Amino acid sequence: MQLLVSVRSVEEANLAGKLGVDLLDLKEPHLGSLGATSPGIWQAVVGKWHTQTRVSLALGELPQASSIDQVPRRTDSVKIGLAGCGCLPNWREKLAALFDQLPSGVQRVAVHYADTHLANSPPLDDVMRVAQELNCQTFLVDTYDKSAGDVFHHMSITQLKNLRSQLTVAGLQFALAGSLQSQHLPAVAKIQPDIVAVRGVVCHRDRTGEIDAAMLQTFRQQLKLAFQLDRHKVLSSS
Ligand SMILES: O=C[C@H](O)COP(=O)(O)O
Repeated sequence: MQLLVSVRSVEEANLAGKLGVDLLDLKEPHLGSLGATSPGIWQAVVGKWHTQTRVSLALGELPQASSIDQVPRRTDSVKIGLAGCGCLPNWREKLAALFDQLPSGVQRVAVHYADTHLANSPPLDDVMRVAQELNCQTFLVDTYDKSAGDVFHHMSITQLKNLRSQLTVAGLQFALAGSLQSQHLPAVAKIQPDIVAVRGVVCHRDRTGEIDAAMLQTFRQQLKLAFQLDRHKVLSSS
């Protein structure tokens, strides 16, 4: 299990990078769930951190995404949201065209919004099919409207566990996000995503606030412990 932390600036990237998170995810929380930061920030953070940790970029929502030509070569992966694509007949082609413009070696992340109805995004099965057709390496489940409840408000543990199994069969990594808090960790450990992705829980006030080093360290320890406890339970019941 890896920990991804969304950062909005060079300063936040330096803080989270020094604390040794597995993935730095560049994202501007004031611009929505997958709001893009500026290409200048991409260059600075990828340039500084790509040898020590993986750096992913959020590029906004597909109907508006544009600045893909400035994605740095050493970027680990990019994600493009599908809000507004529920009634867009050619979203698969648009997404494919953008992915095809990425520098070689940059991985593709498919995004499913758990609050599909609020995002007006395509249904899970369609995103799953397209993720495989477009050779995505990772499948992210996140929430679009951060004011409308966490991921468990929209999908059950059983649904997420089933998705885990489907993704394993499809050979896709599973990244789970959506206002995850410490109290969700036993459920998260049951689901066993490959990547646990957060921002709000490690920020002062809410996800638009500043990342706090102590909150980040505490959450990382709690996450590790939750996965250890779950493993222990599984072993002792077998
Ligand atoms: O990719 C991860 C998201 O930025 C998670 O943010 P959140 O924990 O505030 O929902």
